[in-house]
Amino acid sequence: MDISAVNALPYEDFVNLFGNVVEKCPLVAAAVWTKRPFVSLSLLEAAINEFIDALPEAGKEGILRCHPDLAGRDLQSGTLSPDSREEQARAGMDALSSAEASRVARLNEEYKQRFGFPFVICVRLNDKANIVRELSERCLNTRAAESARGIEEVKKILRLRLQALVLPDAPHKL
Ligand SMILES: NC(=O)N[C@H]1NC(=O)NC1=O
Repeated sequence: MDISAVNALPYEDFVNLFGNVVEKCPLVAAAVWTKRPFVSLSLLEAAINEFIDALPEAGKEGILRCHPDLAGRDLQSGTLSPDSREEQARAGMDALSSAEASRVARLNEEYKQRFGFPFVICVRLNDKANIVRELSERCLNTRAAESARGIEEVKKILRLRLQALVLPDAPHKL
């Protein structure tokens, strides 16, 4: 799909296509549709990032709260978004040993208790060992640092999801 085809999409189709590049936040795609035409995919990505950056802190934390826990209840009950399911499976988060699963569940809870939003990391760019180490280390950060870090990870996730939608045959890189 080239950028002129993206620019020609009516907003309903645009939101259907890009509504989950930011997990469970179709509002973001609906908002940036008015910024068309985009000269390139990178400028569509930049418009999304700009929209996120302009949100107040509560809005940024709201975006983080729309993310499912890694290896959490949604994965077990099969209610993850297709994007998230594929990403979590690729990193092996759907095949943890019972010891790993209970460690991750404990750390996810500790993280949420401390910060009031879930741990978010771009799982496509990390392996399982990395994810668990980051989860345990990032529990020690401040809330402000973690909110900023979570949003950086959201931007990596959305970049890879955009590339997969618009350039499905190209190698995806950050
Ligand atoms: N909690 C969290 O990081 N979730 C995610 N990360 C990712 O790459 N896809 C997700 O759904």
